[in-house]
Amino acid sequence: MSASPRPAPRKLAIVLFNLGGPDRPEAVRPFLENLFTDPAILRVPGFIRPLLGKFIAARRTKAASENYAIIGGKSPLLELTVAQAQALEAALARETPGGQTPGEEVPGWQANIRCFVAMRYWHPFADAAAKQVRDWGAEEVLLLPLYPQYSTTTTGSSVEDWMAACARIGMDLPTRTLCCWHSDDGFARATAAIVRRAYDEARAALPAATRLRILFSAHGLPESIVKAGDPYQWQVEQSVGAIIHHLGIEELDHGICYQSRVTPQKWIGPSTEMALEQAAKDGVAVLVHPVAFVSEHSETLVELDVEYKELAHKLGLKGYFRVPAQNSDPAFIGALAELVRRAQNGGRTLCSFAGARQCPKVHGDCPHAKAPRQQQAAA
Ligand SMILES: C=CC1=C(C)c2cc3[nH]c(cc4nc(cc5[nH]c(cc1n2)c(C)c5CCC(=O)O)C(CCC(=O)O)=C4C)c(C)c3C=C
Ligand SMILES: [Fe+2]
Ligand SMILES: [Fe+2]
Repeated sequence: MSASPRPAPRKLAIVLFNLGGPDRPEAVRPFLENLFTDPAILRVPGFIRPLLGKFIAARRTKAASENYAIIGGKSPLLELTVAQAQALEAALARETPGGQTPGEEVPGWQANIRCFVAMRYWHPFADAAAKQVRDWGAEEVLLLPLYPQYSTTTTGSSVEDWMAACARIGMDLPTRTLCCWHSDDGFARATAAIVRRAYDEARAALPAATRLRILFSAHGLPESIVKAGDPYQWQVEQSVGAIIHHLGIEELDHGICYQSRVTPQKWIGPSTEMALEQAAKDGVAVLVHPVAFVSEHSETLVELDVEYKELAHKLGLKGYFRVPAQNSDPAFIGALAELVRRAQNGGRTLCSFAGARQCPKVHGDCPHAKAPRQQQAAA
């Protein structure tokens, strides 16, 4: 007796989120205005925000424009994210769908998954992406923020923005979010392989007696946001632990630091500048890994490759090297595909939640998002 054919899986739209960046010099200011008027970024009473946000954006425009000018007057983030979306779609098309027995054909599988891109502060915005998802005829949605670590300022803000865009066009599809993949084994393994290649190259370029320190440099956050319960810093530390675990380097010299401070408030530290100063004092060379970014953009190509490199030179560091971001590295894309597959199988390693802002506080089903102190209290 032959088994009746399985129905084709429902049409799944995967929406990749990232921050977005200006696509031409004139876009720098409106991009910054979008960023600084986001309530997740500028936490002041609503009536002040539009004015204050525009004021901060205006003041930041010159410095930001100079940075973007170094990389051709625009951010490469959109092209790189579209390439990631295409690579993920291709990787998923090659994979067997969840629950399928080996050799079983599920009709229409490849046509049933499509990746879309929604940026938070510049085109393509969530509204445009939501319309594409609707016009394609999606039956369910999986949100995939390209931020391994959850922050209310990034993932939280993008998810809220997405939900608002869906409400505006009256789209109400079953939606889940891959919200905390900071120490996912596939992600950590793929990242460690990239770090290891850069480490071996740096080692080969240095005299044997020179110590090499890996600096895991993450985008910073105002301290007040972390104190208000944002799990980002804790998740960055978890990522570093997971990557080190897969690096397989004995007696590894390493540190965590935070870059890209853009407002006068106190930000979490140590800053990457301070970590470089310390490295100079300790007489070590450094290999910088941008641990919270999975694509190249202004903060890697300018801040790390130009500004901190110059600072390292000025400080007389014994060497300054940088690990490239994952971009469309096949192992990294494979790790994302595996996250999607597990989500499709109802895996509990992922978070699915309706609210956006406070992932670990609000929804109890994120197994790795609780800070150690909260875990102890819950035990
Ligand atoms: C881990 C990811 C990010 C966090 C957390 C984050 C928080 C955060 N950012 C700003 C202000 C700016 N960020 C800018 C650029 C930028 N930020 C991220 C990621 C995170 N931000 C990315 C990927 C980019 C690059 C965009 C690109 O080049 O395409 C900028 C603009 C550039 C500049 O002026 O230097 C600003 C401003 C704040 C205030 C914040 C947390 C409160
Ligand atoms: Fe930022
Ligand atoms: Fe979560």
